[in-house]
Amino acid sequence: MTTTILAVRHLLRLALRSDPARLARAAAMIAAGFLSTPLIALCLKSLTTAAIQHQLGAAVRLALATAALLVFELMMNHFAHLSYFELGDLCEVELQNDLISLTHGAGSLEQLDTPGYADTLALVREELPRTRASLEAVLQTGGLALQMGLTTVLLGALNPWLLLLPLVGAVPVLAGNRAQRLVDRAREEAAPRIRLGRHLLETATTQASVKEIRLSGAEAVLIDRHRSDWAATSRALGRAQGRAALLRAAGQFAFAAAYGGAIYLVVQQALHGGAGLGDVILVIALAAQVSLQVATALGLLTILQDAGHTMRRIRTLRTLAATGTGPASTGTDPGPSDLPVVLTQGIRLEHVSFSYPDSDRRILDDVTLDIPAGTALAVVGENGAGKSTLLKLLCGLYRPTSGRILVDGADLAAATPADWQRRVSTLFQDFARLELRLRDNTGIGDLDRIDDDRALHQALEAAEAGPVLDRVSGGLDGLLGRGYGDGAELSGGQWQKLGLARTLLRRSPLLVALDEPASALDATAEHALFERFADLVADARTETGAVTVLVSHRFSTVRMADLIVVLERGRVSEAGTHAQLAAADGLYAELYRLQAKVYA
Ligand SMILES: Nc1ncnc2c1ncn2[C@@H]1O[C@H](COP(=O)(O)OP(=O)(O)OP(=O)(O)O)[C@@H](O)[C@H]1O
Repeated sequence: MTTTILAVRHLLRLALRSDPARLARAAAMIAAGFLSTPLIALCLKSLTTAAIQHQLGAAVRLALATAALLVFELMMNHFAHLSYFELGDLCEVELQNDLISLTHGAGSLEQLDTPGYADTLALVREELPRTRASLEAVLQTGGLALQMGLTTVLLGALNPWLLLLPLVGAVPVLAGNRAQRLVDRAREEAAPRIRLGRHLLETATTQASVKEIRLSGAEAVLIDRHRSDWAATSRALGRAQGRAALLRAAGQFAFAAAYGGAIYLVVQQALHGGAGLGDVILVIALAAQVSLQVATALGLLTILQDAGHTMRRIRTLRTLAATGTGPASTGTDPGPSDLPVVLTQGIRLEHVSFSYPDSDRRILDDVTLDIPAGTALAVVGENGAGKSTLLKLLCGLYRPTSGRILVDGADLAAATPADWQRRVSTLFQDFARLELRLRDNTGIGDLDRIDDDRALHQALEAAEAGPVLDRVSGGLDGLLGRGYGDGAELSGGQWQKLGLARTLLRRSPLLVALDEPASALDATAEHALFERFADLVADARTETGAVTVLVSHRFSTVRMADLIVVLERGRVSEAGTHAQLAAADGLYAELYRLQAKVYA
């Protein structure tokens, strides 16, 4: 029941915040519509009595009143629907915005990697489109409560024993409640498998993976896997639904017995002269209404419980996000002022180790590294060595499991991640392909300059993305991608150049983090890009003492760095300049020679 109350409270608060006038109008119309139903039964009783007593004029007036009430009831429901339709959409948008804030509210990304968090997030995302139906259920529950109250008063006035009827009506409600819990539990247990099913469907049908799947002939495997996962899921859900249906049927059977008893009671009363035929008609009509009310209450309860679970999940996400945003366990107060505006000493990693959530595997293992201000650092190593992870830690997207990252001596853990991230300019391997306007795509790198056409053009040019601009009809305001509109289709390298333009748009960063920034570029574009970058790094260096960290497998680029670090299974195995590492004849020298031989 607390889940239901939670849903009612949360949704009403949302609706009140979104449009109080519309909420009041919808509630008044629903209440009027619901209250007219028992009044129709009352009119029928009087109509029957007038007809028996041959009062033709009164009977006609009552028949007209009954018809008018019926029309009024339908009209009220119809007009109320118009009011809460839009209100429901407004509430859904509010909840969607809440969800976006919660996803980004977590200071680090650890929460998003936790399966429990990911499941909750996926469930909430799926459930949000039901917001309108949930709000409708809240309003209808209010109307129904009024209707049940009036019905109870009318029944009690006829015979106090009839007051038991709405009470027995609670039996199927409680049984329905329990049945719903059974189904909910099964659904939550099946959530990871449902997610997997969706992922398989997405993998098998999205443009990016279709090519590979077709060429490898893997569709049969995918279909098999998809089929067996769904079969297991629907078996478990089916079992729970079966048990729930039995429980619901038992509750409804109890009410059916009480309904028969109520009619028998009033018929007996009429036979002994204690009630008229009109009263019998009234009880038949009201008892039927009680039955309908109970069935409606059951349906509404199910919707409200579902909505309550959604609200509870949102609350869980909020709690987790709140625990994620705080500074790490240093106990000190986060102080934006602790972070420098200009780097003078540099960034230091001190015995940094890291494991992803719910895993004991150390991806970084006791890494200690000094990156002096103004340094261009290249990180190399084999696949899975931990290079991207190191970059994510430097960007404050994750916090070290142990050890510290110091920026000019200030512990990153003591600052709010957002504060540090404002001073970081990044481009990751899995860069975002934002199917929005070209302006948004680039401007998101520095939102203050999203409308500054000159700055956007400069960033696009610096990233060698000028030709992209020519391909997009509408220029900066033209749409990219075909996801939901007829936008310009770009190649992988062109998308990557836009990512670079975003990186370059950010002003005065203290850290420029680049994870394979040229992986999708051709050799000429890569060369031009790094020449451009060398200039920019030099500018940033003199301006803010910024550190540039580059992860790359291309040694022709890596060798230009001031400092090169080799990562091996999460540990720093070598560090130095190209000349020093080449002379040391270790892993770096071996990898460099191998690549040079291939290009030769
Ligand atoms: N979100 C995550 N959750 C759990 N494990 C992860 C996650 N991201 C990466 N890993 C694991 O961490 C290890 C290091 O990954 P990382 O991406 O840092 O390697 P990398 O050196 O950048 O590799 P590559 O050269 O292939 O890009 C890998 O074994 C990977 O499976």
